[in-house]
Amino acid sequence: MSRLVVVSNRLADPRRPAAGGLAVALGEALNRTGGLWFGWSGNVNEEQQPGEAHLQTRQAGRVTLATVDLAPEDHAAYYQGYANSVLWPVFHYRLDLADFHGAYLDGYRRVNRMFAAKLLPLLRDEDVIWVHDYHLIPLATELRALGCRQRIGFFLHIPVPPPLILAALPQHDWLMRAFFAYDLVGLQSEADVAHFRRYMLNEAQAEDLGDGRLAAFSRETRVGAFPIGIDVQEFERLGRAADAVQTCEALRQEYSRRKLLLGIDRLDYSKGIPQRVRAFRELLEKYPENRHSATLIMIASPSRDDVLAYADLRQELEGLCGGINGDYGDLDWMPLRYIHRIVARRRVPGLCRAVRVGLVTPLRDGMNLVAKEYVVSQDPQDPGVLVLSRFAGAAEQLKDALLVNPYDTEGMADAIQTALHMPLEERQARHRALMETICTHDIHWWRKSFLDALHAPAPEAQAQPPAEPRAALPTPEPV
Ligand SMILES: O=P(O)(O)OC[C@H]1O[C@H](O[C@H]2O[C@H](CO)[C@@H](O)[C@H](O)[C@H]2O)[C@H](O)[C@@H](O)[C@@H]1O
Ligand SMILES: O=c1ccn([C@@H]2O[C@H](COP(=O)(O)OP(=O)(O)O)[C@@H](O)[C@H]2O)c(=O)[nH]1
Repeated sequence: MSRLVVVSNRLADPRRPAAGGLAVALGEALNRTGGLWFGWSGNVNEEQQPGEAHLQTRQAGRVTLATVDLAPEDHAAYYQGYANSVLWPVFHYRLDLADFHGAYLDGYRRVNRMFAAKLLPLLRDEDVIWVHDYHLIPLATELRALGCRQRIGFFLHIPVPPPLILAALPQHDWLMRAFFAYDLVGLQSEADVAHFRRYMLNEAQAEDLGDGRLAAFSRETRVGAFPIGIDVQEFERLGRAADAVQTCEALRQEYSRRKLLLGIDRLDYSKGIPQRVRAFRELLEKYPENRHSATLIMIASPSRDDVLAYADLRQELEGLCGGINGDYGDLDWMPLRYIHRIVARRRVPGLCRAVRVGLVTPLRDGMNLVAKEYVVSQDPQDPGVLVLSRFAGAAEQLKDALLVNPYDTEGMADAIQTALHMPLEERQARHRALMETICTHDIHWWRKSFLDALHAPAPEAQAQPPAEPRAALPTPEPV
């Protein structure tokens, strides 16, 4: 039987809860199959030179964790730089926030090459390799250049923007060509697949072989939508445990006279947090009956603090929250509770269950697991309502949520008002329909459907030669 090798920038001990959707999801997926999980340890090692690292391995149940620290220069250029100041904003449609700095790309290539060199000696012939996310797009190219012939799949957790936005990326042809070193490319939604295909056909002159297969650069790859899910049973179990129950009861007691609304996000400009606060302000203005009765709890957990756009966002948000509390708050009621800390995962289900309205309103999001967690946390007899941005990947699946446009402040205020006053029967019906989708397309379905597709042989006529060791991609011109 083949062994599963997962590679991602962020990883966590799969037996322990972690914040951040990717680490949570991969931990849960690997818990089931066992295997090897390779990635960054999360540590920046002052002693280390750029492009160098020492491999550390340890066992976590059935999963072997193999990690490397990053040198400070690599952390700055690869993680904070190319990954989070170039690829993250561009793939979230925010060209205005991208910082196209030449040294970032050098660091990105250097770390991908180092990952490949450290991973290769750990691989066995029968392994199947599954690489995750935008930090590691060129990893398969680097592995193939070192002689790796195993099947390699790639899953992108963030959205794919339309071709003309991608084409604004100075090295877009170099980056997008790297996808062809994979046997399968998984994306979160059909919209992402459509953008990816259009880019490859129009900008890379790829040939469409049908059935999701594309040919270019003398190779073939397959692309498909594999929307990521959550581990429903595990999350329900977490919801029944003491921490979650206590969290829920404490909140209900403290706010017994209020209707609660909740947002839980990393403090990221893609999550539409200021737009949400403005919509809540509009709700209080347009529907004054909610004053003294509605309270919005906003968890905005720290994320990527050293990237400038994130620091700017924090300042903007704190101004907005202070403004709304100053203008509308009273001695016995504050409209908004803003918390800039990570909430322990074991408390998330209790928090979600205590509130009447879950606000998941990103401007763009690959999927958004909080949307699914909110639904699963609800009491089916008296469920809360999910207000969901149509621009989250999750919206393609969760059509029974109240879908909103986060740029439309008044429209969002109206939807929140509808959610706050939705009759029980409608809440129950929507919750039932959402649960069905979430349970059918859970984390295990996601893992299995991706890996089944990766294992499926290419049709005979189109079968590509086993990946020969090849030269790595030409180094792109510095910008
Ligand atoms: O690792 P960080 O820089 O701390 O960021 C946390 C993760 O954020 C992103 O998550 C994405 O993956 C989720 C699961 O598929 C998805 O629901 C969400 O929409 C995405 O934003 C990022 O893509 C991960 O690599 C990060 O680890
Ligand atoms: O303070 C927090 C904030 C988030 N999360 C978890 O982190 C994940 C966030 O994943 P999502 O896909 O919503 O967004 P991402 O942060 O990965 O972009 C979810 O499982 C949340 O429950 C958490 O445990 N504590």
